[in-house]
Amino acid sequence: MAPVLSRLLFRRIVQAPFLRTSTGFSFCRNVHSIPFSSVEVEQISGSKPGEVHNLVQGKWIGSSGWNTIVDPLNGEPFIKVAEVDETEIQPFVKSLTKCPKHGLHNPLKSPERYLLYGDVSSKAADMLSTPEVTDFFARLIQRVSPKSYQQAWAEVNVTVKFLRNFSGDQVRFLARSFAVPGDHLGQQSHGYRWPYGPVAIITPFNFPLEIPLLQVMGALYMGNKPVLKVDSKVIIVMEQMIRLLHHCGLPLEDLDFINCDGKTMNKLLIEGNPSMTLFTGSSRVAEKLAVDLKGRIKLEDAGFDWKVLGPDVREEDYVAWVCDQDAYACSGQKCSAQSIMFMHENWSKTSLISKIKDLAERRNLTDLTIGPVLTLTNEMMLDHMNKLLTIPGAKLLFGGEPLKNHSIPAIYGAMKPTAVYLPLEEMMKDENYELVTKEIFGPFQIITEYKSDQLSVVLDSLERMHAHLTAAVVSNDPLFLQEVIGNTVNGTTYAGLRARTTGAPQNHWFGPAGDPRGAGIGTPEAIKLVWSCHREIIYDIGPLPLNWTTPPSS
Ligand SMILES: NC(=O)c1ccc[n+]([C@@H]2O[C@H](COP(=O)([O-])OP(=O)(O)OC[C@H]3O[C@@H](n4cnc5c(N)ncnc54)[C@H](O)[C@@H]3O)[C@@H](O)[C@H]2O)c1
Repeated sequence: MAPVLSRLLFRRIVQAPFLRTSTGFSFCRNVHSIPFSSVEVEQISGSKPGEVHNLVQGKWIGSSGWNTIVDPLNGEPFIKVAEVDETEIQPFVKSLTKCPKHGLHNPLKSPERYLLYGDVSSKAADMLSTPEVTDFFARLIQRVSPKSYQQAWAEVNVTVKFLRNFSGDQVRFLARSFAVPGDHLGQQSHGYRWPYGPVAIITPFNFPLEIPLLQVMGALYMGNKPVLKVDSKVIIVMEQMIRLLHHCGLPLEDLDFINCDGKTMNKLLIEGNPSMTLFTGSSRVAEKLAVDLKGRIKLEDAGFDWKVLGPDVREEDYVAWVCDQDAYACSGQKCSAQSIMFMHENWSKTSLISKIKDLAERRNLTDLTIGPVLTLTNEMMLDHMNKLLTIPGAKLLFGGEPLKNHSIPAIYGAMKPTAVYLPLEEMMKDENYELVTKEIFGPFQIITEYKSDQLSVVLDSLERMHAHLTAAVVSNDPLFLQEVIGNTVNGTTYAGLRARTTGAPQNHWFGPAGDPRGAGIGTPEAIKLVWSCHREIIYDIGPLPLNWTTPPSS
C-alpha cells in the first residue's frame, strides 16, 4: 500500500473510537485527564515512541539496552522497551528471594492487607471504568495487539468487572478457612488457604491487559509477591496498568515487573526459584518450563478448541454468527478460538457454511475485524493449509489468501479468514491426525462432517487431542449433550444452542482440564486453586483429662 493510503487507513483506525464508541458516548480524551499515564496513546509513533520501564523492589528502572517494537499496522518502530538481559537479572532475583515462603500476608500475618487489596481493587475498578480511562486502555490494546474496538473494549470491561468482584471484603473471603472439631477437648483442625510467597507470572501477547491483570491480582490477593513478565510486543499496556494500580494504592514493593525475552526469564526463574509459576502461552514453552521448574508450575497453554454441532438444526443465522465470531474475532488469536468444527450431516443440508463465509468476508482491516497475526507469517499459515489440502477429499471452503492493500510488516501474518474442509475418516488416520490438530494461532479453522452413526468417531477424535481448553456442544438435545459432555474433558465447555467457544465473561472459570498442572482464571475458585495452597493447623491446647498418667509404650 502506498504510504499515504496506509497513513489514511491508520488515521481512520485510530480515530474510530472518537466518532463511535461501543458504549454510545463520544468524547475527546486528553492525556492530562489521566493522572497515572506516561504515554499519549494516539501519538505513539516513530517520532514520539512510547517507552516502557521495569519495576523492581519498588523502583522504576531502565536497562542497558532498548528493544524496539514495530507498529503491527505499518512496521514503524514505535515503542522502546527497556529490556533486561541475562546479566541484569540480579535485582529481580534478590527481590524474589527476599520474600518469605509464608508470603507478604496470610491469615495469621498482616490480615489488614486483605482489606487493603479490597480497596485497591475497588478504586482501580472505579478509575478503569471512567470513559476516558476505558478508552485509553482499549486504544492502547488496539495499537499493540490489533483487534476491533469492541473486542478491545470488552477486554477492559471484563477487567473492570473482575476488579469490582474483588472489592470490599471479597479479598478476605478468598482466604476463608474452616474448622473441624477434634477428638478431645481443646483439639480442632483448621484448614487455611496459604500463599506460596515468591511467585512468577508469564503471559502472552493476545490479551495484554486481562490475562496479566487478573493473574497478578489473584496472586497479590492471596499474599504472594509476584514478578510479572508479559510478551514485550504488548507490555506497554500492563506497564500503564501498574501505574494505575499504584495510583489506586498498590504498595510499590508488592509487585516486580520485568521486560525481557523468554531466555532471560527462564534464567530468572531458575536463579530466583519462585515457589510457583503461572505460565500462559504455548504448549512448547509450557512443557519446557514444567521440566526446568521441576513441576512447580501451573499452566494455561495452547487451545485446539472444538465445536460439535448436534443433530437438531435451529437458529441457523445465530449459529453462523457465533461460528464466525469464535473462529475469526481478534483474527483467531484467542486461546479459545474455534480451531475445528464437527458438523452433523443435518447441518450440511443447510446454508450454514455459506453464511459463515459471508460473515467472514465482511471482516476488514479498516475496523480491525481482521488484522495482523503476531506469531505466524503468511508463509507459515499457507504452508500449513497447503499440507492439509493434499489430504484426499480436502477442500478450501473460503479464504486461503493473504490480505491485500495494507502495510502490515512481513514479520507478521495478514490472512483472510480461512476454512478448510476435511473428511472425518481422513482426518482420523494416524498419518494426518497430528497435522490436522495443530493449533494455528490465526484466522484459520478446519470444518468436518459426521453422520448420525459416526458420533463415536467424533468422540474418539476429541479423546486423542492434547489440549483441553474450550469446547462447544451446539444442541438443545439433552441426551446428545449428555453423551458428548460425558465423554470429553475440556475445562471450559459451553453447551446448548447458543454455545460458543470464545468470549469468556468475568463470571465463570476459564482454563484447561485433564491435567493436574492446569490453571484457571477469573473466579474465586481459580484464584484459590492457582494462588494458594492448603495448610492444616491442628490446635490442641488442652486441658489434659483429669488424672492423666503416662500410658504404656505403643
Ligand atoms: N490457555 C490460556 O488461557 C491461553 C491464553 C492465551 C494464550 N494462550 C496460548 O498462547 C499461545 C500464543 O501466545 P505466544 O505465541 O505468545 O506464546 P509463547 O509461549 O511463545 O509466549 C508466551 C510468553 O512466554 C514467554 N516465554 C517464551 N519462552 C520462554 C521461556 N523459555 N521461559 C520463560 N518465558 C518464556 C514469552 O516471552 C511470552 O511472554 C497460543 O498457543 C495460545 O493458545 C493460552
